[in-house]
Amino acid sequence: KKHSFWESQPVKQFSEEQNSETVEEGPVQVNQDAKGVRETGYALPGGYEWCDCDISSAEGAEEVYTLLSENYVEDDDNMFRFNYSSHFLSWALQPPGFKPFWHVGVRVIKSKKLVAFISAIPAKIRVGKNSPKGKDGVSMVEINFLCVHKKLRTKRLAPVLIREITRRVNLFDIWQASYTAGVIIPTPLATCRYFHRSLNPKKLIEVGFSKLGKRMTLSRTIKLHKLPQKTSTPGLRRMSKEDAPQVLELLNAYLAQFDLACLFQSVDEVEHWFLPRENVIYTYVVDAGEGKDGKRKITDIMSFYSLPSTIIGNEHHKELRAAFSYYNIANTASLKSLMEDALICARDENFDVFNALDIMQNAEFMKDLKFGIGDGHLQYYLYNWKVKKALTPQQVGLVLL
Ligand SMILES: CCCCCCCCCCCCCC(=O)CSCCNC(=O)CCNC(=O)[C@H](O)C(C)(C)COP(=O)(O)OP(=O)(O)OC[C@H]1O[C@@H](n2cnc3c(N)ncnc32)[C@H](O)[C@@H]1OP(=O)(O)O
Ligand SMILES: CCOC(=O)c1cnc2ccc(OC)cc2c1SCCC#N
Repeated sequence: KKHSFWESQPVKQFSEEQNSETVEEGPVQVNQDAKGVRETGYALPGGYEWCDCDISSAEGAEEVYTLLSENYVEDDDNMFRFNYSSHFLSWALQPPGFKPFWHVGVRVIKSKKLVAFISAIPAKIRVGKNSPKGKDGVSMVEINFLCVHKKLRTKRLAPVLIREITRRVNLFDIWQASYTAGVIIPTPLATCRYFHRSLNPKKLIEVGFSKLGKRMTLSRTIKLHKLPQKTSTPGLRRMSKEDAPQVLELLNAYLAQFDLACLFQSVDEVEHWFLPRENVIYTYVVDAGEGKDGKRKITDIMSFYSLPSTIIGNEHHKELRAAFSYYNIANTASLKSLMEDALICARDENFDVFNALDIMQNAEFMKDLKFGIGDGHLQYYLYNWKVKKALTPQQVGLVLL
């Protein structure tokens, strides 16, 4: 079997036809019951043990940081390796409703060294704008940061980690998950592309990521990518706590148009996911001034997160500072001018590059704002949920970190 693990899982198989009217949208396995779930962890190879990683402590977050910093995702040319910061991991893994029981680690029993990790966080995900089942959102988990130490690869440890996190989630009567990956496994819900907007072309050229265009000098390339000194959207400012109720409303109204999106369920959730955190999440709102009720009127939102990467084996540059587009809603300004302001804010925060997927309405501004297409794809997946038809990137309204 080509995918011996994934062919055993409740996911749409490659062999199953697409777009058929007969495909019933919804769970692949039904009527499951938390009482029937294994109460003990899956067997690990001798000498290894399960642990719950305590991300709330500096040491615990640092331990996961180190494992990922040395062993997480690299691009196909091994030029970069994602280097999520420990503060970022602390943010990404501790939203309202998080469980340390879902921050699953594998340790060497003798040395206690952390050698593998996988995580789940709770989320209400809506699949299909009008699908009867998905309308109010399905209680799922988002799976992320699956990592096996380089020295323990290709020993089929990943399926054990995936079965274990599935078990731990099922114990809480949750039967669906969403996840993204660069690899193609049964069966992508949507296939998206990365786009990159250079903010520091000199560094990207020195690193070997970007090449000088034909008949282009370095100074010409720098000039071509130069951005205005100031942002242009009137009323643009950093988000503050008081804005959260309006941001909640803006988000859920905006995301209703997409066939895959999360439902933000509380002001607490919006405060967690959007209030600015240095070197982690940057969120700006357009404050259109005082309304009749004496309150600020928030009309637009723009946000990006910080995900640096180790530059592998370059003697001049150690780290790439990359900003990743998060959620952006343009009501007063055009999306293009709001995103040009995003580039300007990211430049002012000293990022080298601004990355965005071709999801939501992002394809509308890529050309004019001088984004280049990347060579990587990002596949979106659902676990134990079948859809009639795969989604186009424009129908995706979900950003996983
Ligand atoms: C109801 C709740 C449900 C919760 C669970 C939902 C599902 C969540 C699923 C997880 C979502 C994670 C999302 C996420 O974190 C974001 S994607 C980032 C994944 N992490 C990395 O790429 C880090 C660097 N690589 C590694 O650490 C290892 O190569 C990993 C651990 C990736 C695989 O370790 P390995 O030593 O290289 O390989 P074996 O142990 O020998 O295992 C080989 C099997 O693993 C399958 N595989 C490989 N990469 C995968 C990937 N990225 N997703 C899913 N499956 C993946 C592969 O197809 C094969 O199965 P097959 O034979 O059937 O083809
Ligand atoms: C300069 C543009 O490329 C990246 O920002 C970048 C950085 N680090 C990575 C680490 C692992 C990696 O593995 C797929 C890719 C990158 C990429 S390109 C795809 C992500 C985006 N945008």
